[in-house]
Amino acid sequence: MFSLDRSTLTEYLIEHRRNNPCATGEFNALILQVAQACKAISRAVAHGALADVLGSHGSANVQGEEQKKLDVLADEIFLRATHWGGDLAGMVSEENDAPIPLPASDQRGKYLLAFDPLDGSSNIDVNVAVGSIFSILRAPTPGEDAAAEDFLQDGNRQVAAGYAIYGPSTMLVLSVGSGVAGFTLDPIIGEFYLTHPDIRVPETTREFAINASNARFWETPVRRYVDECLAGRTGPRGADFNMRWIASLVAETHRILMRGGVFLYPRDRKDPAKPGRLRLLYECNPIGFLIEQAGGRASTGVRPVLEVQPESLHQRIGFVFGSKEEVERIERYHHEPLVGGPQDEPPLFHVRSLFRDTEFAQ
Ligand SMILES: O=P(O)(O)OC[C@H]1O[C@](O)(COP(=O)(O)O)[C@@H](O)[C@@H]1O
Ligand SMILES: [Mg+2]
Ligand SMILES: [Mg+2]
Repeated sequence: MFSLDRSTLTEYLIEHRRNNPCATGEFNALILQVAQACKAISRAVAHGALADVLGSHGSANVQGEEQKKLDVLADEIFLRATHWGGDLAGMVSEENDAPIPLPASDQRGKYLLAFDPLDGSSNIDVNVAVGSIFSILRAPTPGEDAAAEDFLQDGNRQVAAGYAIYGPSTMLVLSVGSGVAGFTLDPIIGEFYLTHPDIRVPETTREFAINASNARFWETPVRRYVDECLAGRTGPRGADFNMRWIASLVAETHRILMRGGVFLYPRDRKDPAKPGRLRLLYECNPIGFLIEQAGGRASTGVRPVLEVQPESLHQRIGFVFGSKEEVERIERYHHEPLVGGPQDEPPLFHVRSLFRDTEFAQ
């Protein structure tokens, strides 16, 4: 009805390819396969209980987390949509321990795909927006099966990244390295149409997002930042702040891309085995790429997240992103001496501690 006046995702990609005379079309084919997977997942999400896709699958993923039926289904859909085209040399998913084997008969391509097939799983059963996240890298040895180490590339080396959000409408938000564009799915025609051509994150904001139930595990710079926001116009910021927490990274990212804001899932002391909640390859790098491409800032809390050299496929890390001024302020707090004096932090977290100098120096 309204859709036909707009560019389709395919037309957008063809236009992009015109600017890259060496492009063979493999990249566009891969993006369209990912978009196809997102359409299929969108359909499953929309049918919910009618398609018997709610609830637990009764299994755990590689990280010991309970898998929902939709986690498993979305993983299979991604795999089936993308593995046969010959454009990939390898793929990894949040739900799988090691790189997923590609069909023996197919040729190997020049790209690597990393994805979180269903993000925000805890929201599925309560009918709140969920999403899928993907990251595309170049294969170091095109034409050959990729090894796990091949995926350990810093986020600045991503060729493209994006997410689909399954909300009141389904959208695909994509960066192929020249800004960020948003496409809305017309579910009847089955096509993504360009509806948000040049998404920019507003530089300033008065809205923050953090899971406050972790407050007792936060480090001082994060506590300071949140306390100052909560103090509102009577505090050092001199302005009232609003707070949101959806527990779906894709939905939080979408809000920040649309109207600004800052998101924090910082590293904390909750579980020493998990330095941060979110996963570098499947969540932080692709979202970080989109945010930076949209003029925002993406950080570990201390330094740009896209500069971090990954050490393992399922590595977790602190993640702070959104409106530039706020993220820079949070980074500054991490670099300043402790406000409340050394008694404020256990020794492990002192500015000059071993902890800061190693992992936190990231
Ligand atoms: O439950 P918490 O601690 O608030 O964590 C919420 C975070 O966990 C996630 O749901 C993790 O993603 P998965 O659903 O893919 O495991 C993020 O989307 C979200 O930001
Ligand atoms: Mg996720
Ligand atoms: Mg997931």
